[in-house]
This record gives sequence, C-alpha cells and structure tokens, in this order.
Amino acid sequence: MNAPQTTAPDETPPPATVEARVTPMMAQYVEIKTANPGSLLFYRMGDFYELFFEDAELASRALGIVLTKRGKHQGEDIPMCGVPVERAEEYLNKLILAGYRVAVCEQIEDPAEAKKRGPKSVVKRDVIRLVTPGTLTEDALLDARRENVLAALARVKSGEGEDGYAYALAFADISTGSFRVAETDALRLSADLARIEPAELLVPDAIYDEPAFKPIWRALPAVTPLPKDSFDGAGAERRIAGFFQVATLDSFGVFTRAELAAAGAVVAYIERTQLGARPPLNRPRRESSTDVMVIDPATRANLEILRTTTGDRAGSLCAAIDRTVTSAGARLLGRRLAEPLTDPKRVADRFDAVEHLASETSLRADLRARLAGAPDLARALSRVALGRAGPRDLAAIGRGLTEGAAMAGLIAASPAPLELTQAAGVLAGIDPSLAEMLQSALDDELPLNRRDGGFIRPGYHADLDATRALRDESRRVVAALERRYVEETGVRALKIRHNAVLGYYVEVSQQNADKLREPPFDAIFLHRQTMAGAMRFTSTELAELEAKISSAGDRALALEQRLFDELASAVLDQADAIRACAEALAVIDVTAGLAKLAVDECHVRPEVDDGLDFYIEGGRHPVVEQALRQERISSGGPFVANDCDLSPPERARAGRIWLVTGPNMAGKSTFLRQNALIAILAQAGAFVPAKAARIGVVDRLFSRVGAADDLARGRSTFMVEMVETAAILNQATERSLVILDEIGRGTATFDGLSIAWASLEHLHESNRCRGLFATHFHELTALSQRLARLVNATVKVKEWEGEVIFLHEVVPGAADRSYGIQVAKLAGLPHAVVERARAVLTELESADRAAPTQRILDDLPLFAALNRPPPPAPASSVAKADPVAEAVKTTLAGIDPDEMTPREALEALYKLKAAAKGG
Ligand SMILES: Nc1ncnc2c1ncn2[C@@H]1O[C@H](COP(=O)(O)OP(=O)(O)OP(=O)(O)O)[C@@H](O)[C@H]1O
Repeated sequence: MNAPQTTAPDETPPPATVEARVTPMMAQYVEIKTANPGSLLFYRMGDFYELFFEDAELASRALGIVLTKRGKHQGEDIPMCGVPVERAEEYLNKLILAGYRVAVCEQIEDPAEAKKRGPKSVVKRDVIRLVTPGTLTEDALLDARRENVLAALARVKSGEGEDGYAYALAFADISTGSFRVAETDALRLSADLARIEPAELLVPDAIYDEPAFKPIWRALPAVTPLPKDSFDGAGAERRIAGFFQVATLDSFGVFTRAELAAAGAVVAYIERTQLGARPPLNRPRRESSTDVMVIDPATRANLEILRTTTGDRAGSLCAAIDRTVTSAGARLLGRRLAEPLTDPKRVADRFDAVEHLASETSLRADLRARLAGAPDLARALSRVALGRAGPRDLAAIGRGLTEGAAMAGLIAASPAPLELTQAAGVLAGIDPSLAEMLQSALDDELPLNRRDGGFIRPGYHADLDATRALRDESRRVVAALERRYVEETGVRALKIRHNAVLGYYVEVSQQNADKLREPPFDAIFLHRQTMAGAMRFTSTELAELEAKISSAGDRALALEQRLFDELASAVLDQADAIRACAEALAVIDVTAGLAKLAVDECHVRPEVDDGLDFYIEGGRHPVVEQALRQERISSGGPFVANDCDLSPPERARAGRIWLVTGPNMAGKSTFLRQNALIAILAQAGAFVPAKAARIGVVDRLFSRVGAADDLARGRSTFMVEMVETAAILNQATERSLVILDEIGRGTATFDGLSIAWASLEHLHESNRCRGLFATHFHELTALSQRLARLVNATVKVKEWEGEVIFLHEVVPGAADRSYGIQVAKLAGLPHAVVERARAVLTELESADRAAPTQRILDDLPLFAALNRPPPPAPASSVAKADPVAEAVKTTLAGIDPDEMTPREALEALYKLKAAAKGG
C-alpha cells in the first residue's frame, strides 16, 4: 500500500491570506502545516498532540478516536482530534502502519517565555522530526527481530542495459546503522527489492509515474516519490561526504554514478526527516550483483523463507531454524536467509564457525547465556545519536560492551575459526573504560525517560549528591513544619500537601478551617482554596521552603541532564566501535544458534563448491519435519527422509532434472520445496537437514509452487502461473536450480500437458539447469527416453482394501495413477460424488491413455525452437506435412476444451484417434 496523501499545501489557506479573525495560534499552525506537506501534523498543545482540519478527519478514522471541533477558522468549525503525549508512540505506530507520514511539532520554548511577550503571544513551535516508515528508531515502533530498511532507487542514462539506463539501490537501516549500495536493472529490480524488503522506498518522480513500475510499487509497504534533485548525481558525492564528515569519498571505494545518486538520496532523506540529527550509519558498502543467490519475489513467497504466504513468521523457514537469543541475531539470520552467498569460500567460513560451536558444547552454552543478557546495542546506539535515548539505552550499551568483552575472552580461550576470531577481535578491541564509566554512573533501577531524573548513581557526582541532599533535606523540613503547625494550631488533622497548581499548601477540614482564619493564626495562614470538605492555606514559611525545594530539585534534574549528555557524547565518540561490536555479537548469536540447531535437529555440514552437483542424501523438510513432530498433525509416523541427485551424469556438462510423479498428497510438493530450502540453508551458511549434501553453488533459485491468483493486478491464477514460468524459462542458467510444481494444471488438460511438455524440453535443452518437476501428467514420464538428463522419480504409496496409504518415499520410476478420487474421499467429498467419479474414471480410462505418450515419443520433433541445427527429422515427423498429421491437426484446431462437457471431450478423443489412424 502506498502512503495516502495528506493535505496538500494549497488546500489549506496560506499564511498570507489568513484574515484578522484567524487566531494567532491557528496562523502558526497553518504556517507549519504549509511547510510540511504530505504529512499529518502532530501539533503539541500541553499534554496532547492535536490534529486539525483534514488531518484530524484522516487520523480519527485511522486511529478510531473521537473527532471534535475547536473554535472557528474563517467562519468554519475546525475539526480536531488529539492524542495524549504519553501514548503518542502507540498512535504513531498505527498511523505509520496505515501508510501515513507524521510531522511531530513541539513547543520549542517555555510557555512562560511566550507570556513575557504579551498575553496573546503564542508559544514558539516547530517540527522536530518527520516520522516515516523507513526512518523509525523507537523500539515501540519497530519489530525487534526484523530490519527496518529505507531504500532509494536511482536511475541514470548510461547507454547500457536493456533500456539504456543504469539502476542502483541504496539501502540503510537507521535503527542499526547498516548501509549498502548495489547495482540493479529493470529486470531484476523486483527480485532485489524482495530481498531487501524496504519498509519505505524512495524513487524519483519520473520513475514513480512510469506504468511499467507500478506493479512493483504496489508490492511494497510504502513508496515515496521525490523530486529529481534529491537524486542529483553531482550533488550526491558532496552530500554523502558531508554526512560522514569527510572531505572526499575516495576512501569509501569506487561507486557508479547511479549508486552515488541512490546513496545521496538516502542520506538527504535521513537528514530531512531527522532534521539534522545524524544516525550512526556505516559507510556505504558496495555489493556486487553476483555475490548473492538471486531469488525472485514469487519464489521467496512460495518457499515461505522469512514469512508464510499469509504473512506470519511462524511456519516460515526462518522461524523453524531460528535459535538466536538476541533481536540483532534474529535480524542477521533473516538477512542471511534472504541473501544466500554464491562464494564457496565465504560459505565455508560460516560452516567452520558453526561446526566449531556445534562441537564445543560448553563454549556454546556460555556464549548463549551471555548473549541472552546482551541488549540491542545497535538500536540503543542509534537512539543515542538521534537524541532520543533514555537512561536505559546508555545502560544497555554499557552492559552490551561488558558482555562482549567477556565473550571475546571465552572464544579466545581455545583456537577458533576465522569468523569467530574476527568477532572476538572486535569485541576485545573496545576500550573498557566506557563500559566502566556507564556502569559507575548509572543506577541499577532506571527510569524510561531522561527527563524523569533519578538515574545517576549516588556517589558518581559530588555536586549532584549535595544538591539531592538539599532537596531531600528540604522535604524533611516540610515534614517538621507540618508537625509544628499541628502542635501550634492543635489541629491534629492538619496536613501539608503538594499539587501542580498551588505548590505546597496546608489543608484542614472545613470544621477546623475557622480556627486558622481567626487570630492569631490568620496572621500566619493565608486562605487559598475552598474544597468540598476541606480548606487550603499557604504561609510565608511554606512558600520560602517551596522555592528552596524546587530550586534544589530543578538543579539536581538539570545536573542529571548535563551528565546524561556527557555520557551520551562519550558513547558517540566510540560509535564506530560500538556498532562493530553489535555486528560481532549478532554474528556470534547466529553462529551459536545455527550450531544448536544442527545438534538438536541432526543437521549436517554440506559441501558447497564451484561444481554443478546437487546431491542430497536423506534430505528432510525442516518446517514439515518439526510440525509433524511437535503437533502430530499427521496420524502417520515421523518425517520420511528422501535422496535427491541432480548432479550431471558422467561426462555431461549440465545437471539433471527429476520428473516427479505420484499420487495427490504423497509428498511431491514437500520433496520439491525441501530441496530448494536445503540449497538456501547451505548457501546461507547453515547446516542442512540431511545425512549428507554436496551442492555446486546455485546462482538463481526459481520455484513455481502452488497456485495463487493476483486479482489486484488483474491476473488470473493461470496467468500468474504462466508469467512466473516465463520468467524461469527466460532466465534460468546451468547454475540455477528450478523447482516447478504442476505446471499447466490451471488450464484444459491438453493445453496444460502441452505447456508442461514444452517447458520441460526447454529446461532440459536450453536452460540446462538442475531441476525438479512435479506433475500429474503421467504421459510426460515417457520423455525420459529422449531427454538424456531427465530422470523419473515417483512417491510411493500402498493400496490396501481400496484405501491409499502414503509412504512419502521418493523412488526411481513413474507413477501410473494419481489416486485423486481416494484423496477426494479422504477429504470428505459426498459419497455419491465419489462413486460417480469412480464410474466416470473407469469409462475414461478405457479409452487409450497411451496415445499422448506415443505422440511424445514418435510424432513431435523434439523442441525445435533453439538456435542450433535442427536434429535429423524422424521418419514420421510432422515436419514432412504428413496428411494424417494434418488431419489430426485440423481436428484439434476445431476443439475448444474449455467449452466441452466430459462426454463431448471423450467423443473428441475418439475422433482424434480415428484421424490419427487415417480414418
Ligand atoms: N517425507 C514426508 N514424510 C512424512 N510426511 C510427509 C512427507 N512429505 C509429505 N508429508 C505429508 O504429506 C502431506 C502432503 O504433502 P504434499 O503437499 O507435499 O503432497 P503432494 O504430493 O504435493 O500433493 P498434491 O499433489 O495433492 O499437491 C504434507 O502436508 C505432509 O504432512
């Protein structure tokens, strides 16, 4: 969903036209609103953020809060709604999720200052921050276990690429500081965006409006079009250098013009939304397009890598393998699964680290115990940098650094592989004095907000201790004064209380009040307020005490604020080191989590190399296996492991394709998916659910599994299936792994069979990829006699007293039937329908089912669309314009399978057979 547009500037009266009857406050509101188009304006008034006019109407609907009125503007009622400041985050969250942006406008002076300018003057206000989906930092607004990425897409004319443009993406998570850039192109853009999963994408106006891109925008949570100059390539370098406070970008590495433009846009947008505050971003790191396995959006969705098709984390691959104990670890695991590597060396480094912690049981347990106490360093640091931190953030950084140093010691105690020694090196390198300072400065129990005070540990700062003593002493003096007044007046129920309006006051019941209003006490007590059952007084003594107490309290608070700033700036001085620590902790967490997974779930270290093998022995589906075990969803036994070997046959230079047939519910889809997931896990650096595995790096993974329509894009189920199949046939290479499940089932039988047949040939002959192809078109199994690298496999079932028993075992060979009716019966189809279906099936099966198979083998030349000399045509080739074939063709042309009843279809089949016999 794209962000709904809020009031455009020209819809509210510009300040110049504001007439005399516009109140000064409204004039200020209108001015600020005009300066912040496209955002809802949270206008601070006391303890509330108020929204006016159209903003109020939109927000009251989105938040389900009451819409009221407040005064008049140019003769019209002003619609208004408000949210209490202390609950603002919760409401902000809802608005951001609904796709809005919010400009937060605060009072930037003390109301007392405003009063000095005259009774009608308005408190100065200004926008201190724009809250957008991609620029959140508050814990309450973020999902701890997910990244929150702001991305920008830039395009520059280059004369290269399909459309003469060079494209690049820059993507940053300001809540953790990661910042990367990568080239992309119009074709792989949606795959890259699916990998990056931006919470908000910035695009130039011109691209935003191009129809070809609209479907891509629709798949994203928020897209923000920006004017061209935000992507100005020439200015970008200066802007980035300014952000990182360096003179030139020379030391950052080499970037393309498009990459610079994209990174410049990200930086400019952060500066704009944070109003000058700088989150501690890493310097942009360049990614090469070949570094990671390309997985298109449909494949990601189909394989449920990070989320299930319904959008839940539970039930996804990520959830099934996540044993991390920190949020940062969970985020890194998600990132690794989203972008499996293609370099066997880097993959091996990750395996070494997992293997080490898998075998070092006690080290693993110690690290995990310490990690569990380590807070989210990266997000805390980001809030410190943006001035949004509380005392708990500072304490979190201190604790994280201390735990980190301890973990470095644990790892370094014995020889460890590279990934772990590198992480330990980073953790050990941090100066311990910062953590010590934070530890000694901050109390054990901390308030959430710095403005509440009371977070500095007694004994840390002498002046603060003295001021606090004064404040507390004064309180004791109040108690003493109360006792004295009780004695002097003889009113035992006399109390000294405090509230925001009166400050300190003396309260007595109505019965006792007269006593205080008579001599001699009327000289001491001054009447202030009459309540239902009580009367309130002040006294000179009390007023003096009050001034002393409040000044000591104010001074203590001010001192604490100063100390907070000092601690924050000490933290920021080491921002780079702290961020590196946060990354190192995440690496250790992911590694230890994967090691634990490997041990608990019996996963093994696969071999990943530059070859073309794909050999899995005893592979399992990690999600289905766990589900079967935990929930006992199936009455059957545990998960049945299966082998899969798509490695090239001897002397062949391309891998195999397995054609998997088998009854419904036998486990074909599960088998297909498990092999794709194993490839992802292996290249992400995780051990895999198998007895053994050897995988030649997969450059692209494609899967067309299951059917879903995309009515929003005007595509039927079959259309979606064909669009996805087209992408696979156009893009798969020898290095790719292709998983196709029941291609062609969404249309009439003959159309479907023909499409499946032609696609299989194309994959085998032209793409030459490794593949798994599941189908109910049993006729296709005959193709293995002609396609050298096509292997038939089937999922075994047993039939027992008319019932089918699923064995879930994948074996060589072909299935002869689908047992669809038995499965339909299991699903509870009415008895009459099941019986009728059996009768129809028997009748249909009595027709010659071998005919299409025969045609595959004899009649059609094998896949003629390639740029290679056509193979010598067989004797009975259609190419010879055989009159019999012509007759079959003519009869076929007259058939519209979609319009036929089963009986007509049967008759048409007989006619075709007759035509084929030359009748
Ligand atoms: N290897 C296995 N071991 C144990 N149970 C399995 C196995 N594979 C699949 N199953 C169980 O069988 C169910 C059906 O599997 P799956 O959806 O893969 O069948 P299918 O052959 O693709 O069916 P259809 O052709 O109807 O789509 C799964 O939900 C799972 O519970």
